[in-house]
Amino acid sequence: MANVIEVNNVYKAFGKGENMTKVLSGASLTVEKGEFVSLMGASGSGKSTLLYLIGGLDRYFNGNISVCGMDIGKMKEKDLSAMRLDKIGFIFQFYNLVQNLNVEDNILLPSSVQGKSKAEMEAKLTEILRITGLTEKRKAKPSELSGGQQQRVAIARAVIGDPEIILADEPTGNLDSNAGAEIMKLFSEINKEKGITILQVTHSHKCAAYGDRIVELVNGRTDAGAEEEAPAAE
Ligand SMILES: Nc1ncnc2c1ncn2[C@@H]1O[C@H](COP(=O)(O)OP(=O)(O)OP(=O)(O)O)[C@@H](O)[C@H]1O
Repeated sequence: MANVIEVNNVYKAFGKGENMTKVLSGASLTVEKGEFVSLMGASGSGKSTLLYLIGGLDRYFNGNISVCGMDIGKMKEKDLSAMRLDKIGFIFQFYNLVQNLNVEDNILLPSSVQGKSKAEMEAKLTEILRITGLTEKRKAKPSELSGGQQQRVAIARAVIGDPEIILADEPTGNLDSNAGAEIMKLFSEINKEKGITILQVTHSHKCAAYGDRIVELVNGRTDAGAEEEAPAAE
């Protein structure tokens, strides 16, 4: 199956000289189309950093990252933004909803950026409201929703543009375990039914287990990267 994410020997540091923090030191990761992968590791191990590099939100790194066959280190900012809008849905811990817009307008925000009208998106919106269980709440404001419902709005917003990949940074980090489990079930459904590849960062082993496999970041490297470099056994 085709790889939609290929991270090869990536190095990333913040700061300079004495203040330099080396975060990634030869990280490698491959995610196939349709996979649901959980990225784990200690606090500060560089999980979010790696996710943001893959999403093209930070362009300063050494090594190679290719997303949907595109070498993102070589792309111009304009093409990178177009790729983000077209291919990637981002989900964050704190939902990042626009407070004065209702549920449906929040969900339609990326498509309105792409110049698509509400009428054009109506069928898709109805489908995504049904999948995320938000049909009854379509006119509600974020402040009228529970944390789990707000995260479902963020998921609907990420999915309505039919992305190839969802990149989620601690999507359940702000939720209790029941709401977290609901979000993970929704991820599984979206992954299976829509074939969207998912890479999620999580601290929770329970949430990680919803994925097909777990990749661990240790000492700036993924376990997959560490294996590649391991000396051959006698
Ligand atoms: N913009 C930045 N400037 C300087 N240092 C940064 C920046 N972003 C992250 N770091 C540092 O890089 C390291 C990795 O941070 P990152 O957020 O990727 O870790 P994480 O594994 O996602 O952690 P957590 O699980 O606590 O969210 C940390 O030491 C952090 O302080």
